[in-house]
Amino acid sequence: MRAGWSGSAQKLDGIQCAKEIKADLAARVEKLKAAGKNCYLATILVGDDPASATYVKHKHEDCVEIGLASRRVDLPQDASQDAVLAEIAALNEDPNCVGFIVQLPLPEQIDTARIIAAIDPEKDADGLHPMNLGKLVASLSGPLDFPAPCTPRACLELLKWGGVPLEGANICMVGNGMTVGRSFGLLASRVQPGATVTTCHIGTRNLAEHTRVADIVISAVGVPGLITADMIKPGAAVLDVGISRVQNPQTGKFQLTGDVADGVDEVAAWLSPNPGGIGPMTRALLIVNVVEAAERL
Ligand SMILES: Nc1nc(=O)c2c([nH]1)NC[C@@H]1CN(c3ccc(C(=O)N[C@@H](CCC(=O)O)C(=O)O)cc3)C=[N+]21
Repeated sequence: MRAGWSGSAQKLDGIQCAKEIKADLAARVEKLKAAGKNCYLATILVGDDPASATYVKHKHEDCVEIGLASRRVDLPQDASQDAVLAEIAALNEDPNCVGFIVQLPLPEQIDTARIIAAIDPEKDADGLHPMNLGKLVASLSGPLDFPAPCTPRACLELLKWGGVPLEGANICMVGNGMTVGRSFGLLASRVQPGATVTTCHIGTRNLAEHTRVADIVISAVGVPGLITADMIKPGAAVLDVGISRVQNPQTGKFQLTGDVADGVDEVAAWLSPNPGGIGPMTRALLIVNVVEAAERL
């Protein structure tokens, strides 16, 4: 997605919305501290993938901004599964650690599902533990009293913040991955009864047939240019969630890009850019999960 757009779509500015969420979190962290709760967020990073290292660095910067203590655990690329499980066990045991994440993807010698399952569900800042995903299936309404997946939460918060009507909306989720697509519908149906969510994926026969009738299209695939203007109903809201790194032909530099092609800004009424949209929101919701966990203690 180009940095600015010529079309009429209103920008769903994830940086601004995240800033407001973080201001609220700072006040809540202040209260936790006043109550004598000495809590921190931890990250476990295995290996030296530059993108993962950047994400983790941003997460700790967010914590500094909010006034929440944080701790980094960095393990080498060839770390064994037992070494990662030992770090998880230590964080599970530490009463001051109120939430943590294991940055994904993990090196191939490590079984991701086993790692996620080893996290104490109450400290699962990503909301991806099978217990929490199970609670998401089982709980139909009311306030969330368990951690829920950050990026789906981020999508709903950004839509609400931008004033996009959700009541009765047709939402087309493009992508069926663990972190976004699979659970979005569950979260959406729970907090917004009345929205109809269709989840499309690699096996969907005619993707445009589904996107074209949607009031809200969320693309979380990681294929640059997948969503083109002709696939969008005029006046729809579009969230660009997928992340790819592409080389700029002019400069040779690698840059981040989403799934949404140029020109969608001329058809959509709302558009979240990428970067600058769901990425910063996901980080903010990660800390929401952690602060909520601390408040429950
Ligand atoms: N356990 C785990 N939890 C995650 O939540 C998780 C993960 N693993 N692995 C990778 C994905 C991806 N993800 C992003 C978060 C923020 C930005 C973000 O803030 N992006 C900025 C740009 C950042 C930059 O310039 O590099 C933006 O969109 O404006 C992007 C991507 C979280 N993930």
